[in-house]
Amino acid sequence: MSTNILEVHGLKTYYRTRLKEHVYAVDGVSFSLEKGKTLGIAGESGCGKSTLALSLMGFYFPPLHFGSGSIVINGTDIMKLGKEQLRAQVSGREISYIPQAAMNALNPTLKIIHFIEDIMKEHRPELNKKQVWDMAAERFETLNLSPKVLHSYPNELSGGMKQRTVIAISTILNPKVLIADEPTSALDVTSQKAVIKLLKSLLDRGFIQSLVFITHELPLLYHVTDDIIVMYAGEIVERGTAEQMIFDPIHPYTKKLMGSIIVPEEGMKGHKLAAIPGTPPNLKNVPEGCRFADRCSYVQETCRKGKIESQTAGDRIYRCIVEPEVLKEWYANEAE
Ligand SMILES: Nc1ncnc2c1ncn2[C@@H]1O[C@H](COP(=O)(O)OP(=O)(O)OP(=O)(O)O)[C@@H](O)[C@H]1O
Repeated sequence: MSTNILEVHGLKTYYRTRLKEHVYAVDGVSFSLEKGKTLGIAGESGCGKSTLALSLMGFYFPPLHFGSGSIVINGTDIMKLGKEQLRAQVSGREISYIPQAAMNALNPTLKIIHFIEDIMKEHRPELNKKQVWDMAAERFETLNLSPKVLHSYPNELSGGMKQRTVIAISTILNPKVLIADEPTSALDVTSQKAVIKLLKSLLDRGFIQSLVFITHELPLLYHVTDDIIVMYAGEIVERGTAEQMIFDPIHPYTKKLMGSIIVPEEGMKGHKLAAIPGTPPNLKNVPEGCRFADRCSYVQETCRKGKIESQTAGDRIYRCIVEPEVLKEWYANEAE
């Protein structure tokens, strides 16, 4: 039996702009996530990472539209559910999403406990106020967060504490999958570590079963996730283990993204990525052939012809017409 908690097949979603143009932000994405595993999603700004997260939640509100494909969470294809079923049974229970800058979106007039009360009113109406308060206090204590926080207003908390609180609130229903979108950006190094520790603790204690961590801070993924997916222009261009992706990339885009990271631990801390010359293509009108061709140092004439399909090499997936051995030879020659 499959131990996949999440299976995504051929997912296509797009934005329809006011001028009725389509932006193909997620364009045929397929991947799976096993129970107990953590997956990082990396890529430059605008590659479709956040749109993929919204799409996985079934958050299709204009201008975002579902095109085609399937999203199976714990055996259920959520695209076959009605909006009401999705909201009541899936969102927050099966899969939970912490958007970018969520901590700044907390209503400043509500104490933290009230956010939890609201969730419980909807999903666990059988619990009375005292039971909710006791349950919230126990959860916060277990996660090394002071239960006093529950009776604070968001603005009374530091940035790091606010972010950890948002994570604790978002996982109060023990969702099977947690998607955290840039959960550590805009935090100092100590707070980043505390957030990562909290995410690991949620996994270790079984409050969540799998984690999807979206970030452009690639060094972070090495410490947090088992596998990494790299997205470029709405497509997955490579998938491998964190170790493989960082130290032995196949796709020239991954290579460029990971290129500046040479050694783990000390050398990776605070490392800034060198910008890749050029910009990703316009997703309203993607070019034929490889979408990275215009920025690739190894581009061949054939790269610009026809659709570039995903290839497999052992347990890895990459989207490039050049053989991995050839690419690696080129990379090695370049390094000399
Ligand atoms: N509301 C919207 N309407 C139209 N296009 C949009 C909208 N939101 C995002 N897009 C476009 O969709 C594409 C993917 O954007 P998305 O935010 O998913 O990328 P990302 O990789 O998450 O980047 P970032 O880290 O900056 O959020 C981009 O071309 C972006 O301009």
